Formats: sequence, structure tokens, C-alpha cells
Amino acid sequence: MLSSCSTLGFQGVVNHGFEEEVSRAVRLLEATFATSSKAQMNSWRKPNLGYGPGLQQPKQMANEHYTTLQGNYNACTREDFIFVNPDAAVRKRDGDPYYNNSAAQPWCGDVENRCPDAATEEALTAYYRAMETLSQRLLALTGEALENDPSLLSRFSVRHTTNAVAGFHGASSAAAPRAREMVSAHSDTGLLTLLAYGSSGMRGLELRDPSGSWLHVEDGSLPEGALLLNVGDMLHRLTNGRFLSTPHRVVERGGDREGARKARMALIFFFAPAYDAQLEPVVEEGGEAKFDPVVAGRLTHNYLTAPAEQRDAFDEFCRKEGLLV
Ligand SMILES: O=C(O)CCC(=O)C(=O)O
Ligand SMILES: [Fe+2]
Repeated sequence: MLSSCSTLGFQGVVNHGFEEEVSRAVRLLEATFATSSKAQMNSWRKPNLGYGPGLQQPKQMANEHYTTLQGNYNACTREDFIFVNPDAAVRKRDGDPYYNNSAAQPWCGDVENRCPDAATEEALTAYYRAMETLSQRLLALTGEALENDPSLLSRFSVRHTTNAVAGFHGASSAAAPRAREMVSAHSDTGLLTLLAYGSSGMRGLELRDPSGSWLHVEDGSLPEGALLLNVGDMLHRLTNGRFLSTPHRVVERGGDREGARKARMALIFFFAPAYDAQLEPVVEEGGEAKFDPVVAGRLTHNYLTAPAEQRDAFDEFCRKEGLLV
């Protein structure tokens, strides 16, 4: 883990024990995208305000130039289905102040999941819990790798604000004449990201290695059932730059021989801490901090795409609480 996260920032996760939960969620979502009308998809859509942009239509991202450490998402031509922590809605209804804080709109404004049917909701809940457990284990491994202390980073999984996103690029019968960017170069904003792919695999994903060249990921790069892990900006900061938050993008490089492009789906777990968690780098012995402390919420997708008044309210909350921004 130490070597792959500090040289490329991407690695496969094999034998994680959640193969069933992952493949069930992937199969159901892939079928949903393939068989549902746009009107149906929109009925399960989360509003633009609240939990992320929801189903993105081409050009919808035009005003969303939001920056990550390594790029931005100014192009993202996929449809998304977003699923949030199933506990959040329950806790919010029960009056938990963390979820009812008016400064927490970008994360907790809309925490009710909307699913196509009960089977999908059940599968996504199982998938979410599985990835939550796996992320916590990976965080413990990171603590062990850094300071021989599995609990070093465990506080960052408390009341986390993880979005699980199914990103779907529809099939096309026309051959793409030249390379077409489907998700522009960016790094992920959270701690770590776990990706599972649908039946078309991970082809199209490209990673920029530290020498600056783009590596094209081919199908078959990972064993059956493996997940792809990539380090996000927050873990990059927390490890004082030791773990790399590597720029990556999705590019279509022409269809197959007949010119058709198959649909492509990635099911992505963007593991991110509580909005009010303070991130401070763990500095190696004899080293110097390369990053200032910052409140986690400021770096998340939810904050970066929220309306200005919501961002102001959160910044004001941070000032009052003495959180660093
Ligand atoms: O679809 C993929 O392979 C990667 C998508 C991605 O990088 C992202 O959504 O952050
Ligand atoms: Fe990404």
C-alpha cells in the first residue's frame, strides 16, 4: 500500500470480502440506467442544491468550474445517480444537531435517498455499508503504514459525508471521430475513492504518472471482483504529500470496429470525513508540514458546487467554531 500510494496513488484492492455486495449494486444500477426513460431517471433525481449535481446532462457542468488539487471537473458528460449515507436521514429526523445545522446545507440539506425500487435501495444500502467498512480498514492500514498506529486517522471516518455515485456514459451508435474527453483531468477531493466497474470495464480511465505521461488503463488490469482505490486530496494532505492524489480523466478513444460505443458505468465511493473535521498533516520524523490545517468541508465536492450563500453560511460557522479555512 505504501509503495503504490506513494508512487502512483492508485492500486487494486483484492480479496476484500465484499464482492457480492459490489456486484449486486453494480448489476442493478446498470440495468436501471439501461432500461429507464429520462423521465423516470429524473423522478429519482436529487435536486441540484443539496447533494451534488445529480444526473448531469452535457453542458450542465459549464458553470461548475470547481478546482481540485490537480485539475477540475469542467467536463463531465455522464449521468449520475447519487446515494448518500442511509443513516443521515434517520439522524436528521431524530434531531441530531450535526445534521440539522443550517450551515451544513451542502452536506445535509437533502439526505433522503431516492431509489428506483426497494431491491435497489436494499442493494445500495448493503453496498454503502460494505464500502464504509472497507474504507475504515484502509484508513487503519494507512495509519499503520505511516506511524504504526491503526487508530491514527480513525476519527476521520466519524459522521463521514461520503457520496456513492454511479456514473453512466450511455452507448452510442456513431463512431467518435477522435478522442473525446468524458471526465476532465482532476484529482478526487476526499480521503480515498473506491471504484467498481460495470460490464464494459474500466477502459477509458487514464492516470497521469509522476513523469507527466498519461497511462491508459486497459480492461483486465484488475482481477475479477477487485476494486480500484485512488488517493484523494485530503489523504494527500493528511500524509503530508506522501500519498499521491494523482490526476486522472476518462477519455473515449473511438468506438470498436463497427463504430459503436458500449455504455460504461463506474460505481464510485468517494470517502470523505465529517464537514467539520480539521485536517492537519501527519509529518514524518524530521520533516516539515507541507500543508496548512484546513476544515474538511471546504475541500469537498458538496461545498465547491454549493451556491454562494450556502458557502458563506458554512464559512461563518467555521469562524464561530474556530475551524481553520
Ligand atoms: O469513471 C471513471 O473511471 C473515473 C471517474 C472519476 O474519476 C470520478 O468520478 O472522480
Ligand atoms: Fe476521480
